[in-house]
Amino acid sequence: MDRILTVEQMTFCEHEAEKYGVSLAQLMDNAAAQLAEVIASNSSASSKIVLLIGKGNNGGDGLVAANLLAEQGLKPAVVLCCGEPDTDLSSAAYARLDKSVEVLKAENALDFIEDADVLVDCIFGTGFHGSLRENILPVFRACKKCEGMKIACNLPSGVNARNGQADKLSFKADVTVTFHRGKLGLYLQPAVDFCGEILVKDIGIDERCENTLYPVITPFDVVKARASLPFRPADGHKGTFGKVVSVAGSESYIGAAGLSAMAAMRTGVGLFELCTAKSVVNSLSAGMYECTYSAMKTDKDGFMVAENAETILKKCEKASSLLIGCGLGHTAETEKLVAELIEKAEIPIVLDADGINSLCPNIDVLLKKKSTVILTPHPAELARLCGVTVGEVMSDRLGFAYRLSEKYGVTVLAKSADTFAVDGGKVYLCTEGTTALAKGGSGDMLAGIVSSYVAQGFDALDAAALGSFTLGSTALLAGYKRSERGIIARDVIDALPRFLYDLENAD
Ligand SMILES: NC(=O)C1=CN([C@@H]2O[C@H](COP(=O)(O)OP(=O)(O)OC[C@H]3O[C@@H](n4cnc5c(N)ncnc54)[C@H](O)[C@@H]3O)[C@@H](O)[C@H]2O)[C@@H](O)CC1
Ligand SMILES: [K+]
Repeated sequence: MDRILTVEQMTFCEHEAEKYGVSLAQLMDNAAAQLAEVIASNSSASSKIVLLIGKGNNGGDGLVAANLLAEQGLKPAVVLCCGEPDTDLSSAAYARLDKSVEVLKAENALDFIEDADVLVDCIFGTGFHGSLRENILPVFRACKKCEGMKIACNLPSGVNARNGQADKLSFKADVTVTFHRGKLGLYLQPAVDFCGEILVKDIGIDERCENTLYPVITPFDVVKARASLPFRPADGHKGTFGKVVSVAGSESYIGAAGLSAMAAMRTGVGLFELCTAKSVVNSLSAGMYECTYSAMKTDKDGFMVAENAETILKKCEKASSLLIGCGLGHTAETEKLVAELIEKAEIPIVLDADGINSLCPNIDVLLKKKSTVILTPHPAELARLCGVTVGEVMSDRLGFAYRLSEKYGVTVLAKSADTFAVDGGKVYLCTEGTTALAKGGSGDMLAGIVSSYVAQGFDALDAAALGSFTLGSTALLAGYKRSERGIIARDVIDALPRFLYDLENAD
């Protein structure tokens, strides 16, 4: 799929389009023409077409579309849902509304809305923020009862195109006709569930309007995933496919070290060495034979201490990626250990979980790094890294990840139900996933997979994006005809070779 734009980027393009000879009024006419075409193709002469109109330019699109439908001999009616249109363009469109178009006020039109054959939502567009207010809820309840075809103009009302947040009563579209480019929020949870099929329609904005816009956001799909898989030479040996050194695990968190190791080994890396507490070595080595182990010095509670740094750095000389953090624990000593490893390691580093938490108090050490660093924060960790609340992060997850990436020159894999892989100006959106992954152990698997890909020579952004794609797609595969409730991390790890087979052999 093509590039996706943030709302700010889209607004910039709309204004920039004037430089290429297309006015805002012309853009509205073009948007309305595209919308009318979709409405007409879902209507017959007898269809009861109802366009719900808000005050802003989204309503303007609907009013112009109503005229075009009337010109074609169809019988659209418009319902004013927020009073009379009040922007320059929407009030001009209202003044031009064809006399044959019936105009109703929302308070008198609830049954009328419910009975529509084709219901078109032009209430709110990109200007929507906050939540649906009490006075307009009856309209949305009537929409919910309507059994006709539901079409959203640009985006379903109630959905926030900036961040994907959505009111529970948002318009639930069968089709969303969006203009020029997909808007970021439409592809994020929970908004994506309200969009139905998303049709992206040209409205005459020249692509050169996007030349200066960063970041460039594109969905990471199977085509990109396949293209980023490196060639695996038939005469390759274990050294050819890289080595991960993992600094993970503690007496309190044993499984995390094992899950990340298994996920890494199941995604192609040649060698995996686990540097961990002696008690973790003893527990895991009884069942996980495929990797090597190094027992590290620990404090009295079983957490690794900073003086291990020298040993680990020595091991890094013969490795191709360093994974830090899964089950590491967070103490003053792990803070020192993480800082020293970041400052001195000369191989790419993947920092996850308590590796991230241990980094936060000394985050500026990232400015002294010698190698590539990939951070894999969930929203709470991203909030800690940025020094803000989780709520602030959720209102603009991409923005925070992007600024973090820019400030420290790191790759950020901002994971959640949908995940952003961010490397400065380039962003991949990864949406594969299932609630089977909403469980302990998923982050450990993801970090292990990313470290494996990095060790095999992928560049940081590809490793991060493909890591997320791999985990999400494999969890879907593991859950085939099985409940997401019952899938656990080991099921996903077991399904990794099958996923990779499918990817390697995809058309
Ligand atoms: N600007 C342009 O050049 C173009 C804009 N177009 C359309 O214009 C839309 C954007 O237009 P606007 O910026 O006028 O925004 P909207 O049409 O989304 O209207 C926002 C209106 O709703 C109000 N509002 C926002 N949140 C609310 C809430 N929670 N409860 C109640 N009222 C709320 C705002 O105060 C404002 O009056 C796009 O989505 C697109 O459909 C298209 O015509 C193409 C060209
Ligand atoms: K809308």
